Amino acid sequence: MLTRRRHCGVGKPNPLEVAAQYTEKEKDPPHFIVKLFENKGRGIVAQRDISKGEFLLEYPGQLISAQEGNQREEEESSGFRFFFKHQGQSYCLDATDECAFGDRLGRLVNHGQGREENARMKILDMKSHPHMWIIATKNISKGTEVLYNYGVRELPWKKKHFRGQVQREEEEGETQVHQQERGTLGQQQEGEMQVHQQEGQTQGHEQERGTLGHQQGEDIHPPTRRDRGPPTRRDRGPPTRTRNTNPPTRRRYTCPPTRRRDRGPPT
Ligand SMILES: C[S@@+](CC[C@H](N)C(=O)[O-])C[C@H]1O[C@@H](n2cnc3c(N)ncnc32)[C@H](O)[C@@H]1O
Repeated sequence: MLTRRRHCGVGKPNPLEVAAQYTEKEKDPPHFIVKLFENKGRGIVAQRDISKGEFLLEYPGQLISAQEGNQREEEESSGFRFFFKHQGQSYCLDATDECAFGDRLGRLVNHGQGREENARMKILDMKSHPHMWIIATKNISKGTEVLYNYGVRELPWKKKHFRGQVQREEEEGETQVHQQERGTLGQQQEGEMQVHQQEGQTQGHEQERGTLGHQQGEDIHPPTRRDRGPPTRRDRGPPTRTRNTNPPTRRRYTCPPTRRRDRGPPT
């Protein structure tokens, strides 16, 4: 339960407070849909105009140590593991499990860079655990795909043979990846990042670098064998716009006995 309401301008709720409420309920805001894109599978599209600084979606997942995340990547690369450092600890948010996280849209946001990038990941502490929230870095028009920079140096889908593409776009200089900048929620949010809760605290932090599919470190790691892996079935995604779009045959992970989402500290 939030004890204090803070607003960012007239009529604008504090995005971090909004994010905390959705996180608490483990739900997404309603104004996003899944769309299938050629060459990149499913992606997330805004269904209404969004203002810079708004909370968009939470990147869900099982919070584990980066070491555990790397072990899982070695066993099977999934494209749904987000590695990041926070307060001196290395973590991985593993959103691979479709059964547990398939209805959360934050895991389906695709990579964008340069001008197309319109969101960023932000690490927030809530009840002593870091959460990854996707925040708009510019105004996003209705119908636009939400994109944030994954922060990886080499993008596997740009590689030769990935998805049967013969041409390696990287060689044409199209894969320069900008590292995620440290940032805030946008100028209107500066100084208003703290949201108090009765049972814990939600504290905004300047973003630390995080990467999807790589372990994050002080320097972004060079590509590993798993980066060159072939596309998974999930990468192609089903041709529907509905949530939870994977048909049973596409699931590579069987449901655990319970669907409890493990938000415990890293093992
Ligand atoms: C977190 S998932 C995003 C959702 C994914 N598109 C899907 O259909 O499940 C990350 C994967 O999406 C694909 N992807 C993300 N951004 C992409 C881009 N800009 N171009 C091509 N593929 C992309 C890659 O296969 C990547 O491993």
